[in-house]
Amino acid sequence: MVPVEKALQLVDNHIKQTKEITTLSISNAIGFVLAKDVLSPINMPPFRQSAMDGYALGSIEEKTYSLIGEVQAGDDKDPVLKKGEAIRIFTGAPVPAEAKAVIMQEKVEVIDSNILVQESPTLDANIRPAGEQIKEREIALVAGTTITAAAIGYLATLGITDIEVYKKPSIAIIATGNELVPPGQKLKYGQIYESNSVMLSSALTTAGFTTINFHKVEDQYDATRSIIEKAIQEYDVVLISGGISVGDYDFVGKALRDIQVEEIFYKVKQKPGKPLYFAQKDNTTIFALPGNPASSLSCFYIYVLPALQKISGLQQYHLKRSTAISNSDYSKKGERAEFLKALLKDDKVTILDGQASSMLRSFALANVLVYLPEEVSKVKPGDSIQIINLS
Ligand SMILES: Nc1nc2c(c(=O)[nH]1)N[C@H]1C(S)=C(S)[C@@H](COP(=O)(O)OP(=O)(O)OC[C@H]3O[C@@H](n4cnc5c(N)ncnc54)[C@H](O)[C@@H]3O)O[C@H]1N2
Ligand code: MOO
Repeated sequence: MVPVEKALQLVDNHIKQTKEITTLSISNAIGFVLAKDVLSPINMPPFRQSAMDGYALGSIEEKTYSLIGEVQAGDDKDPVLKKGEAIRIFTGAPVPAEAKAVIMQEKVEVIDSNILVQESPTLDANIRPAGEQIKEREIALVAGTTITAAAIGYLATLGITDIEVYKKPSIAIIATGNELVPPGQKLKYGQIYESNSVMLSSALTTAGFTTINFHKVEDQYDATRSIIEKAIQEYDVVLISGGISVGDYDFVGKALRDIQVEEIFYKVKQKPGKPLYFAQKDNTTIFALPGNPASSLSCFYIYVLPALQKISGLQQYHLKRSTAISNSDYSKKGERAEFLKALLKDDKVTILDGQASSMLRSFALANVLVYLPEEVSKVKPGDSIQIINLS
């Protein structure tokens, strides 16, 4: 059994960022990572722009200006403004080349076709210079940037429609177990509903991974081996749920060994999630997750998600670790490190009831996992404890 920190390190050491690049429309690029610097094709703003609704002035020293026209946002006029002259102008409209400042309409008095200015504006007041935010050919976003909604908006302001990003991995989920039936059917004696595949795929889509395929296999060696072998050939990442422990019908480990994957570790000194198996073959990464639902999901958040994010080029892919003050009393039953479903509120964390690895109720209510390393055996209210953020 490898210790938790060693297992994390092994995953990190073996996972490499993809080299595959694809071009995406910005509207489909949220969560992807830029593979190349993006240069601005234009000055932004593209022209001198008024930042206020008011008046563009031909000079700034006068008290009275005669109004000679108007420029609206979207107009392509460039009226000539002389000393003592002004035009009506609006936010976003192009400011005439000779204008010395724009004054807010609240600061002037309009009398017939003249305006009276109480206080002289400073030179270039309320004028956004062309290229103030970025100039043509300058780098708008550097390679390695994660595309957020703000980044998409920014690229759109520059007129950019497509960007080059790192490809995200394709993922297969294989659920093993004779006892599993899809929700919606009536359960026969001995059966339970299959929940891991919909849970894992939902966790994947929340994190922006959408190329997911499902397979279900009975506890039978040949079928298990052939479905895993095919998935390894076809997908970048294979997630297997169940069948990885030591029972007579747990065929996943044997199948993986017979397929001759490179086993990097099997079994981590942690609860839940002890029988986690991590391997690679050719360019495919394989995680065999324990079948118990809470074990599967814990291993997903702790090991699988950071690995997928690293493959996709994310720079901030490590576990989101921090500390919080415990509201709870808790004693460990064994020596393994534990990950406990917990609720963080106002910097205080409450360890929830129902921590068995077969149970998901506490996980459904949790927003963090409390991490108790091997050497921590008890927690008391007021203790500072490690947490892993799940959002
Ligand atoms: N003798 C030992 N027995 C077990 C050990 C051990 O060290 N020695 N480890 C236990 C631990 S810890 C875990 S975790 C489980 C892991 O077992 P498997 O990965 O082989 O998973 P299964 O046996 O297939 O299933 C376990 C449990 O989870 C339910 N299950 C499985 N898949 C799904 C699914 N897709 N949706 C919902 N529920 C699922 C399954 O019915 C079982 O109840 O092994 C312990 N045993
Ligand atoms: O590792 Mo198992 O997940 O303790 O039940």
